[in-house]
Amino acid sequence: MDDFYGNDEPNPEAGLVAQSLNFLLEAPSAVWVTIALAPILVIIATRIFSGYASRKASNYSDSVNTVPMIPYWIPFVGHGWQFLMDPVRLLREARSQTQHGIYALNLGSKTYNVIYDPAMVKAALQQKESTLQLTPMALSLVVKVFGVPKQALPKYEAAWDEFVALSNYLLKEPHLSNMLKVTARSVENMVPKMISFTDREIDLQPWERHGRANFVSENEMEVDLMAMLRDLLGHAAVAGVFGKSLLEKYPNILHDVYELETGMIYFAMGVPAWIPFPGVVGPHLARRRLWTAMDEFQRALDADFAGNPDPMWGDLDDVSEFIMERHKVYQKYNIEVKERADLTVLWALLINSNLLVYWHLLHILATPGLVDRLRTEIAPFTQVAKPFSIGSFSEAPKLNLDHEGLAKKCPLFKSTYLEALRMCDQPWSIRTVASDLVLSTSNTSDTASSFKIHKGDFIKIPHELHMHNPVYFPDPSSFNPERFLVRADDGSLTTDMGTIRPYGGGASMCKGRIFAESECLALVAGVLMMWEFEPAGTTGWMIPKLKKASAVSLPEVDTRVRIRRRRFEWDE
Ligand code: HEM
Repeated sequence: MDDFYGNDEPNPEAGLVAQSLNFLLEAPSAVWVTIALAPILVIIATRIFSGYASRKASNYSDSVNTVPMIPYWIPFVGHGWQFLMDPVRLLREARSQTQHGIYALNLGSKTYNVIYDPAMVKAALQQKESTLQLTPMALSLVVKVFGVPKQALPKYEAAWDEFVALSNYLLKEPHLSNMLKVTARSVENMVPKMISFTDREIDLQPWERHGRANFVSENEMEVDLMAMLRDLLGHAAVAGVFGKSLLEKYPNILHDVYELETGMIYFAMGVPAWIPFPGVVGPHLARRRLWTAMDEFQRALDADFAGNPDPMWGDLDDVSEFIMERHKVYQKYNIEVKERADLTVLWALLINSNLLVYWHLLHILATPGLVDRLRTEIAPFTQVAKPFSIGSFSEAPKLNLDHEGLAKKCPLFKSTYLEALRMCDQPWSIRTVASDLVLSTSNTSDTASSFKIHKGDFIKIPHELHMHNPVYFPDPSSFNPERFLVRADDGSLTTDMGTIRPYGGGASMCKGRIFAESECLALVAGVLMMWEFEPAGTTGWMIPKLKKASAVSLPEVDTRVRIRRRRFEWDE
């Protein structure tokens, strides 16, 4: 072909490509067969080799053993694809291939030692940060998932201890009670009016709209239970921690957090927005919107701190001390607005508790006779007062919650909360191995062994493997309301969490666990006392399958329910 631009120099690269193509086209069929078979041979060889290594490691002795690697087929990728598709299934199937409480997975050529033996879990969670590190993993997630610029990391490393100390505000008085009081007051205000009984879409409240509410009659509405409860608690919790203005100005942030959550695994793997894989773009767009909202919020706080409050944000006096103190640390270390990480707090606040209230209430409703037993137990701490009325017009009844009483004096209710966590929460604790260590199974077990874990590997503790283990929890797939009830020394009933770890463990154990328990109990108690539920379909109560999320699972399918206001003595 003529060179249009008059460059007649031969192109050596084009020559090479042409020669290679010619070689292939003219190659004898044996070469083609070899090329076609090569990947299959590599896959078979990988499986045989990894299977051999696994069998060798399974010949346990009294001395220190190698952690058995579950055999895999594809080099480098290892179990990565199965992990991406269905991590919980992979972890459970792998457990059924081993009996020693530990096994290894190859995820993208990194070794993850998965531990489920309770003694080894305990020992791993007690290790010092210098042996099993949490901070590098946490900082990497802050960058990859929440989008803090990498260049801000030195500032975070300098301020890290102060941020960690501040997260104790979520556990310590008076800060904890101050946040809980605001959250509980919001629950008291919202729950009695949570259903509008209207057929006008425009008059629906945000949680009804999110729950695709349908008008049935003047006394009955149909709604998606998970979507409605998730939003209700979201409104209350954001008000308690970030104040009211954030949600008023950015009413969509709850949904953006839920959407961000669906892309966690892609963010953690660094999958960019333009990759045409389902479920990648949406979370990226949601994260962008969240950055805008949270940056604006930070600017408003800056203005407030400077004594020059932004009138568009109104009064920020209701922002919790926890957020205000974090803000002081941002300012102290010159962490710019775009580098701040309060999105991590918003995410942690919303992502688990808001789903747990759905599972908790659904299991209560689906267990025959339990609603009445619980209403009797919680009544002294969940009072409903006669509404103010003039003629035929009457306000919603008044709800008064004693969140401390609910948490401390209602053992059956608390036991059902723990059982809902055991069944629907799938939390993981992950650490980087900073120096070689040996972990041992319980020495009371018949198969006691010790295993060497190597520097540079990872440790993953999927707590749900233990929480669903029939040896510790008989009939683990059934909701047993009394599972966590025990008798105290004085004969009274109380609860004991036993060996479940729904909030993870060790240094990174959830700092919001007390806050979460109180807000969840308050919401479920309020809803149980104010409303009657029945399943919308004809098949009765169905418990959906769990869909893996960060900790508390999503349901695979919606739960449509019919809701009516309960009748009280003043209605007769
Ligand atoms: C039922 C509700 C909740 C569950 C099941 C839950 C579960 C968890 C889990 C599994 C972890 C990681 C633990 C580990 O790495 O071992 C965690 C960490 C954390 N959670 Fe929660 N969480 C809940 C509610 C909350 C709430 C309401 C907040 C409030 C903001 C919160 C704040 C945190 C924080 C700050 C951490 C990081 C702790 C650290 O690394 O020091 N959580 N949570």
